[in-house]
Amino acid sequence: MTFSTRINEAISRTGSVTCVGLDPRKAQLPSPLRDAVEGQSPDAWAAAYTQFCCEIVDVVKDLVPCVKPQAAFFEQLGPAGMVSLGEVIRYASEAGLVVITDGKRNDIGSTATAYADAYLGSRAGISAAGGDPATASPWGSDSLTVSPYLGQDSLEPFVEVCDQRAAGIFVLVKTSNPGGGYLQDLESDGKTIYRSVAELVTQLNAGRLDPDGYGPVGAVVGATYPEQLAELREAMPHSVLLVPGFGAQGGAADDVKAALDASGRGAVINSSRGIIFAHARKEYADTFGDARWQDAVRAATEDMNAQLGAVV
Ligand SMILES: O=c1ccn([C@@H]2O[C@H](COP(=O)(O)O)[C@@H](O)[C@H]2O)c(=O)[nH]1
Repeated sequence: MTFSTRINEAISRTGSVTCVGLDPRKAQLPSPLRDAVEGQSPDAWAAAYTQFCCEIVDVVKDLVPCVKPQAAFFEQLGPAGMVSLGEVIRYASEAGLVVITDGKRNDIGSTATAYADAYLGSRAGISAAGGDPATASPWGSDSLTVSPYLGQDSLEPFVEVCDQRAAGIFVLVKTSNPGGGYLQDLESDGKTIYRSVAELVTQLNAGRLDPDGYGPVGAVVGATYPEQLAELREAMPHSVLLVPGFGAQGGAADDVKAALDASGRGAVINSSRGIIFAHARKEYADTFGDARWQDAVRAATEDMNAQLGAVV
């Protein structure tokens, strides 16, 4: 089954478009986990990150279609962190969640192929699951975020690996940060750069559409720019959209409504801090606090599902 079909089916199965971002941060881990490793080695912190993220997976696996591990927080711990990232991806995948690794990778074409080989597709062949080691992915992600700024020839190797391994990519089109417009909003040949990137995304999906009309090349568009989100939904009708910026960055349900297609699919809305550190949010802290952080994660996920459900 192709990546786009898998993610849209997962949305239908869970009745949710929420993507839970797995962004472990030392200072914000719930105290039972943090206190146990404070002052210890990166290996100890990596074990805490693995436990934290895997417990989140246990809590949300029936509530949402996908999770998005943020590679940066794992890389921050060095090699032990990257082992943890691999364990978290595998655990989430085995729990039935679609995994979007947020690595924002890319390079010249030949090097881009190495990134694609590393991150995209099934682990079968490396794990006990059988398969061909030559086409297995050590990280085993369903999809990866990638930068478009090296041009079309840097994206094509990712798309080829997507074809071979039924994987997907999310190209950065209009990011959620306040400074993203510095380059993305510039105009060239009478159109914005983000619009040109959107056209390239649509071009890359040509000839690769699933029965619902979606292709393997998705796009990142921030919840913090609702007008551009509506414009880009129209400009990229064949792309699953990954929409970060909900919650902690200010995006709300009304802002992201335009990302979804007529069947309420075709996009996932990410929240990381707002869900995984819900134990510290005032709405949940009194009821759950650090001791019941898993219940806070569940409550925040259900609340986000309800908020999005009300506008879909
Ligand atoms: O445009 C972008 C692209 C990626 N991100 C990433 O999404 C999450 C958002 O985390 P919150 O805690 O919900 O703000 C994080 O991993 C970012 O690196 C983004 O925010 N915007």
